Amino acid sequence: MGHVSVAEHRAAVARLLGVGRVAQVALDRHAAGRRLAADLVAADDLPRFDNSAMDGYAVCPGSPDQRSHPVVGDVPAGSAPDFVLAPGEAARVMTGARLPEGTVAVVPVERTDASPTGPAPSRVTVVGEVAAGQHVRLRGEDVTAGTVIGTAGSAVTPALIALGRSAGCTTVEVHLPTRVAVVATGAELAPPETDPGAGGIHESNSDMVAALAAAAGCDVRRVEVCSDEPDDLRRLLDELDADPEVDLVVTTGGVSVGAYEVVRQVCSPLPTFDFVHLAMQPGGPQGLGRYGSTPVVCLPGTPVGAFVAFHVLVRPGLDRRHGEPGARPGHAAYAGRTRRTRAGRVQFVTSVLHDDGTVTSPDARHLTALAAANCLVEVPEGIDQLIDGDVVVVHPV
Ligand SMILES: Nc1nc2c(c(=O)[nH]1)N[C@H]1C(S)=C(S)[C@@H](COP(=O)(O)OP(=O)(O)OC[C@H]3O[C@@H](n4cnc5c(N)ncnc54)[C@H](O)[C@@H]3O)O[C@H]1N2
Ligand code: MOO
Repeated sequence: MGHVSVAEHRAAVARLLGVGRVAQVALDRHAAGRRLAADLVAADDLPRFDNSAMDGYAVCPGSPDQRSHPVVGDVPAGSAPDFVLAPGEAARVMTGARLPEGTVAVVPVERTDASPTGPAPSRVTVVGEVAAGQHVRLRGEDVTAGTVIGTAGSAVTPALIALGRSAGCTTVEVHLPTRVAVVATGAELAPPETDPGAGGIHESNSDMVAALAAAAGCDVRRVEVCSDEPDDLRRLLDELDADPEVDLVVTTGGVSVGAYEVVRQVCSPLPTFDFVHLAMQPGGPQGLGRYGSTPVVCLPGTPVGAFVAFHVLVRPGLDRRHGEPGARPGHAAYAGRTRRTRAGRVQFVTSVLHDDGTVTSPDARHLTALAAANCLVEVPEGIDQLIDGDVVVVHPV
């Protein structure tokens, strides 16, 4: 067991997780939330052609004060005009319709004597001034083909889907989700709908960690509850290591110094594993290594400890593996009331960040506090008291 800082262990987890797979996928709703593994380049001009921003009339005035025009064509959206506007002429156009060559401006139908509905009239009279270029969307004014519209590392957002698709892109190269198996260990764990008996407890870590992994962009493939029998855990880990569709195993429980610490018993003899007690609370006892070729991160069994450890130690490595370019910064807030903390270890206190920028922390060891929390307050190692109004760093959860 070595003396390892939170930052060192977080970096070790990130190294273990390494770089994930990338693939070319359809640019559609299923790509949302992934990060680009390569720049996204516009395939087409946007707009693709000069078009109308209004339902109205494309005009090509013969003289600046011309008001009345013969209507030489009618262009609904989706059609391509097969005529050219000569000076003096007009054509009826709908919003988004391709403008005939020769168009100088578009006049909204409300600014003419024409009816908005029914067949196009043979002549149209314009009311008021017409400025050259008004209500014309020019080809490529938004983006031109060949322009980078999303840089590697940025997220595929709903807006990027709109931009990319509008610019003719059909696929994107993205980082793929890490395929995760979660294994909760402990003889006392009763899965849902089973009787915990006199000494057992309702099992909760497996689905909590699975949900945390899913929220981090992972594809959760297996969720298992395993006994404290070393052979059971070995059998399960052998199976997961043999599965080419499992990139990472996250275990909970069995890592401290008791007599039945199954994860430690099975994994610590392997030369690829390291078990440490970080100067961090909660979530101090940690392990990591490779079982066969599969990365395994071992979190402590206490649900609050496992939650905090996932956020503080595992999530950053997953974010990096999924292509996020930098670490997420913490935010500054004000401690809401005086509170004693434990010097000598970094504390991550499950807390509530309020609209006024203050944070409060109910009894942070309890799951009710975790369920109410929207952030973790990071209290550095040397601090044993937070005074009302102290500036603290908070990490949203
Ligand atoms: N003598 C020492 N004892 C302990 C130390 C220590 O340094 N010396 N460290 C404590 C700390 S801190 C933690 S955290 C825990 C970590 O223990 P384990 O990872 O071995 O976890 P377990 O013993 O299996 O369980 C701890 C606790 O959490 C409950 N638990 C476990 N798994 C689940 C689950 N899947 N769902 C719900 N609840 C779960 C379990 O019943 C225990 O109450 O060790 C301390 N002890
Ligand atoms: O590190 Mo443990 O999670 O504080 O109880």
